[in-house]
Amino acid sequence: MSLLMLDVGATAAAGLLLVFLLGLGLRKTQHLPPGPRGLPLLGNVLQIPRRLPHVAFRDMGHKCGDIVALRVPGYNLLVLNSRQAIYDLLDSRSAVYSDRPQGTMSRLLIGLDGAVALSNNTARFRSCRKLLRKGLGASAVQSFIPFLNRQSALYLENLQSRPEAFVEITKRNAAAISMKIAYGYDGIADDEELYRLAHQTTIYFAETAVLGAWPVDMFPILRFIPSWFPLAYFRRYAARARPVVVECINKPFEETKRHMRLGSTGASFTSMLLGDANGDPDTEDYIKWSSAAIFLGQMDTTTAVLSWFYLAMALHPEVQAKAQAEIDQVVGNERLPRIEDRDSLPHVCAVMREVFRWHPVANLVPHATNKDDHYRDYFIPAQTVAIANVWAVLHDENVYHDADKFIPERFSEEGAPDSLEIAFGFGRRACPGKIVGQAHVFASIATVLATFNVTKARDAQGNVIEPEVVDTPGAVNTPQPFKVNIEPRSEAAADLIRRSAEHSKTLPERLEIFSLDA
Ligand code: HEM
Repeated sequence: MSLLMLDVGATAAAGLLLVFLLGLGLRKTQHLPPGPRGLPLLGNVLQIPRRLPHVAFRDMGHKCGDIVALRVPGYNLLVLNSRQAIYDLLDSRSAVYSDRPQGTMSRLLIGLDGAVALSNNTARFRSCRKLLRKGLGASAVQSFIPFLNRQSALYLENLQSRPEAFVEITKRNAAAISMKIAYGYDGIADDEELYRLAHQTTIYFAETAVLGAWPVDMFPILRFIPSWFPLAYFRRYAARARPVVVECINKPFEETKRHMRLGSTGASFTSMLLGDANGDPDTEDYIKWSSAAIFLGQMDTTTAVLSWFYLAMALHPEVQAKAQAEIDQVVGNERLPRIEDRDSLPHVCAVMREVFRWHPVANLVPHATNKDDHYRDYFIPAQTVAIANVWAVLHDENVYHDADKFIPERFSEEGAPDSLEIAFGFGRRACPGKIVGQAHVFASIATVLATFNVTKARDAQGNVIEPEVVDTPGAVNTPQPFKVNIEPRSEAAADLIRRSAEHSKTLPERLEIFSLDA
């Protein structure tokens, strides 16, 4: 009996020990990655600055390791500061890490509820991505390269006539390209109403899609407070933004449909896909939002990259002169560089890679998990927002020495890892406009270098105005406004611009720019 009792007691003790050990083991595997200690309720929210959060995240990584867990009201955050961690999670486990943080401000209040870039990885999202693959894949882009080349000449002509408005002209050019691809629409650069709608919508998108900027994203219940309430500034902002956003998404789409009924539309992403949709309302809705994804994705990003390019050229005349010498030698001065020249212009390509690295347009790229996961003995709960710190990877001194300096030779001569492999995102969410975006940016950089000198501006007394290099907070990182001087390199260059622009205008108005990928 006593033996039995002992046995029973020993078994119970062993059982308890097992449970305890299992508990320990479980708790060990349930450990979140390390991170700075936060406050009750507010978590780490006060440790994330609005200005340069990517730098603060990188610095946290220096203390905690390359993955850092943070808590802010409404979200568990996991910051990924190394290429390896980003690759292991966002690329290799893309099926788990391809949702998005669900912002109340951008999706519910502003009217971007159907936006591809903000959707979770749902069946609807995958249908939209399939359409975007067809319209922006390698052979589709190949089919509208002639249009992009033609557009470059018009861009230079506009730049020559109003050089002080270089950012606006760059954005109007991006609008023209994206509206042409999306809707076959010619002339948006001169259509004030549509340009204003698209321009405003990209601003609303960039301001509201940024994580943590709006209290209503952290406390969604706030969306029910009335707009007259003193702290309800976000409701008043949304009341202004929503009608603009809704009109911008619907108007060009409905116009394309109307033109199709009249038989007066050219080939475009929307018209070609609508032709196959047979009036199915779901498919039409996917096409509408995928078309919007093209101009929402293209206008701001390409304008931001090119703004950083102008700033870099004004600050580094020696880099500019070297790239110009390459163009003079390879292309000559009788024609403009074309996208097809890309492989023959390695230094110009290195300048482009360095622009994308120096100040990435998307410093922080947020994905979210759709289920619990484990990584390196850490537990990562479902709905964690996993943020790729693109800036930290592209400014890792072990990989890119003197990372804050502008040194294109790191790519053309030293074999540094290609910034273009990082700057366009990861896994299933990687940028669908990567090929056309690079072609557009390359064409702009190469043709501007071929024909203009970009230098620091001077004030009325002739003193040099030193441009400041300052990031702008928001989902798209563009430089704070700065002045530069943009002048044709020579009379021959000015003449080349005039001749090329004239020639572009003689090309048929409706280039058959489009064929879809298989
Ligand atoms: C040239 C500059 C560009 C840069 C640096 C850039 C960068 C990015 C990045 C980092 C992402 C997020 C990827 C991720 O979550 O992992 C993204 C998404 C996206 N980009 Fe781009 N992009 C550029 C141009 C374009 C262009 C030209 C288009 C369209 C024609 C475009 C359309 C989109 C869309 C629709 C998404 C959302 C994809 C999704 O959420 O699944 N982008 N881009």
